[in-house]
Amino acid sequence: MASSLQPAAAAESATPVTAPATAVAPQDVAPYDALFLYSFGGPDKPEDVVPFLRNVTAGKGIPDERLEEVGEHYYQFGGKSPINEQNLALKAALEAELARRGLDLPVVWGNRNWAPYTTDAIDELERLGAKHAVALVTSAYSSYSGCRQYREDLAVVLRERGQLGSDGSTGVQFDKIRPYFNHPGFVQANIDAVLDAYTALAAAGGSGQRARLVFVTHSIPDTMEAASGLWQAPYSRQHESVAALVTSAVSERLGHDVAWDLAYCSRSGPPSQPWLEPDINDHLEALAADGVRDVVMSPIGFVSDHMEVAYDLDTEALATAKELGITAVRAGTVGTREPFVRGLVDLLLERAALARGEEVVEATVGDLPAVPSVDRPNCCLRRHEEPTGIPALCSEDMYQ
Ligand SMILES: CC1=C(CCC(=O)O)c2cc3nc(cc4[nH]c(cc5[nH]c(cc1n2)c(C)c5CCC(=O)O)c(CCC(=O)O)c4C)C(CCC(=O)O)=C3C
Ligand SMILES: [Fe+2]
Repeated sequence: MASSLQPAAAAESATPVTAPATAVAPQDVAPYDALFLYSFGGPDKPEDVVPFLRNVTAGKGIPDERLEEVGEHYYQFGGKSPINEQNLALKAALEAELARRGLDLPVVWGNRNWAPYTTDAIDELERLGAKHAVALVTSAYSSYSGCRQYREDLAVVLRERGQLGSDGSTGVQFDKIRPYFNHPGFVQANIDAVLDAYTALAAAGGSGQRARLVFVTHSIPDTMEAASGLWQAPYSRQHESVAALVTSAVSERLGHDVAWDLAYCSRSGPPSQPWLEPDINDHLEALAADGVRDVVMSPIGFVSDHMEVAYDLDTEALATAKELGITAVRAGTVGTREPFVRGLVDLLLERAALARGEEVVEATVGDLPAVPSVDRPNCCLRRHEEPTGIPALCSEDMYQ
């Protein structure tokens, strides 16, 4: 088990992180006339914190104590999440990459939980005269929180605007880029970030090159895990696939087998409800008990250093490591790293070719196939086998 204290077996051979040779890179954005960068959102100032948390948690049964605690995380950072600036940086990087390739496509940014909201983004798409946008969500894996909730929120907002027809939409039409955890660009950017972290640890002295590699992602309830990735492999398994690829490339570069684990952060919900484990703090404790002294934490579950990273990992988990006498370094997220941004534009072109009905070899690395761009009905529900009747765009059931 990847999450046990036993080092996971290194992958048989290092898979080269490049697109398959047969993949012909299409260079056409048609039928799309806009790229919709769709994210979570976060507060910009202290007065935003409580209204933001209300938006995030509406109807989700998160205990009040947890909300107060999470509010404190934001106040410790001046009431401002780094996420909005990070999304603006990603938007600028995407615009630069599109321009570099001579692709003419406006990028519009919007969030589920804070301004600019979904409806603001649709207003802007309409102002630009967009008819068919492709959505890129800032989440690499399948799950309700990282996939379906974006598609539901988009459908609900379109319905509120009187623009949701039986074919999905009567206003701007939306497609979505597939979850990209196993795209070569995302994996390569994570490999680069982890290698940088090993270099930083070695510079700090000690036995850094031998550090344990601990991958971290957002915990989700077991029922959400069971409903995720129905096409082939659930949320946790998708992370294990990325972890094995990153570990294999890092082991090859360092010249020895690196041991890895997968741990989880940012659990919420009542204690009675099972969520994915082990928690990163508990896991560090177990590692310390096992004699581990050096750790590289790689947050493969997140695409930027937003609050879950800044607080749950950099503040809390690094403090836990210090108390335990572990020297720990947190690797960067993919952020605006070049292989990641280039990969996102490749994914956009791949999605456009699919929308045009062309034969496409989807670029993937590792042991899992590409997630379908049009989701299966009821995929990534909030709770396994509990359809809510809320429509979700970009799934087969919307187009029946
Ligand atoms: C899988 C996943 C991702 C990764 C994929 C992705 O990146 O999308 C993610 C990202 C994020 N989560 C974020 C913030 C929050 N998530 C919460 C609550 C929850 N997250 C969940 C899951 C995920 N969340 C779940 C199952 C809940 C319980 C409620 C529910 O069942 O939906 C809460 C409520 C309080 C709390 O419970 O912690 C907050 C404030 C921010 C913004 C950070 C910033 O402001 O910089 C980001 C990027
Ligand atoms: Fe979250």
